[in-house]
Amino acid sequence: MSSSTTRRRARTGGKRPLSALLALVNPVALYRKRPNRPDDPPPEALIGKGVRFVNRIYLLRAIGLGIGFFCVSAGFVQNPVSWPLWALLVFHGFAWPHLARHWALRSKIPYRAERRNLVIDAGFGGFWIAAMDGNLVPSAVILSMISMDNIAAGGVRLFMRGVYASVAGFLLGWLVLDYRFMPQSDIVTIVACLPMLALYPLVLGKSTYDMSKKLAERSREFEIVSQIDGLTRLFNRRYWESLLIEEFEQCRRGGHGACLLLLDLDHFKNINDTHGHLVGDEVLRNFSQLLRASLREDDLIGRYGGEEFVAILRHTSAADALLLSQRLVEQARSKQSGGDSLWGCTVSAGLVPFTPDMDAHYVWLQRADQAMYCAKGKGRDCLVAWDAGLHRAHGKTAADVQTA
Ligand SMILES: Nc1nc2c(ncn2[C@@H]2O[C@H](COP(=O)(O)OP(=O)(O)OP(=O)(O)O)[C@@H](O)[C@H]2O)c(=O)[nH]1
Repeated sequence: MSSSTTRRRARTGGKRPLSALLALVNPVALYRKRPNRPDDPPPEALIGKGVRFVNRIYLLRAIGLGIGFFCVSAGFVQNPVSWPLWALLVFHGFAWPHLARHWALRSKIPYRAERRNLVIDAGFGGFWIAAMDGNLVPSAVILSMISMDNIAAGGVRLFMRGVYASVAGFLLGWLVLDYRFMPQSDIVTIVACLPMLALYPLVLGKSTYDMSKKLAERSREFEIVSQIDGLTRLFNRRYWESLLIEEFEQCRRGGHGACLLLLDLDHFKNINDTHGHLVGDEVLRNFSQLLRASLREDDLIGRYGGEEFVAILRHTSAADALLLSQRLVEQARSKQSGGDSLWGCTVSAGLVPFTPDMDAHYVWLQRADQAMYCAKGKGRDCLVAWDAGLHRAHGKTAADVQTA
């Protein structure tokens, strides 16, 4: 199957384009409950969903039907109707929006109930067109408002359901109301439709804009949550690794130099065991704060695992990185009292400058790991800078820097 066919099928929920089109024009398929897909949420997760949607539509419906009342009234004045129709129009214009909201909010799944209400709106629209004997201007205004609402709230599927509901409403009106086709609109009717034409698209447009703004904010929040470690507010491992890959590629293309620093808190388990996990968490937060304060904004700091931290020191030479990392190990050692205390924890660190002989980003990480474990082997609380000797001897004859 070609990639464009696969993309098209993905858009149409796995159906062939023709069957997707047929499903949209087939009223039975439109109104039948869609079979569950494997990635659908479980039914109980939908309970109570859509309250904000209901409230948004309530406002639109109250304004739209309130103004629409005058539009249809003008049609009724032009082609007079009996009082029960007037009563129904008053009910629909001023009582139905509140009833519809109440009904939707009391349903198990308010979102679904509101979509049903929108279809009922479309049915009413078709009925009013028949009741006005097809008076052209208000009929066109009603149809276009219903279409706008339904496509904005539920896409093509809801729009098509609305079309069928409008046709059904029209046929019902035709059958029960002695329908005569009288499409001419007089000037009073046209003027009465102007507020609807001018105001309603503005209200709907503003509401859609507000919603898309909220969605953009939400998606930004989700993006942040997927990148940040909840406890330390540093980059989480998955996201940090993607940054490492980018940095590695840039260094390989000869963009700039960078160093990788891996830091591990020493005997951190003892903190948890002696003082409890809350103090352990505080130590992790305090150490993250120290990293943030000591490194530059440009550096990419992440929490790699439980008490393991990583930093990509960007645009930094090996000599500068060495000085900076030494200072960090010393700072950690000195923070043993006060509000930002590490509660007796020291740090073992491994430092690896980028070198072009590395085949992949994980080689960089492996070397940092080797250097850090070499620091642990040397008694902890120190920094080891990786070199080829360290690789050969697995940490026994390293050209290391011990700051303890
Ligand atoms: N409080 C707290 N503890 C954590 C968290 N993540 C991991 N840990 C703990 O960190 C401890 C790490 O223990 P080890 O891997 O033995 O390391 P260590 O005690 O620092 O020993 P060395 O690294 O050899 O110096 C484990 O007890 C984990 O349960 C966390 O988010 N909060």
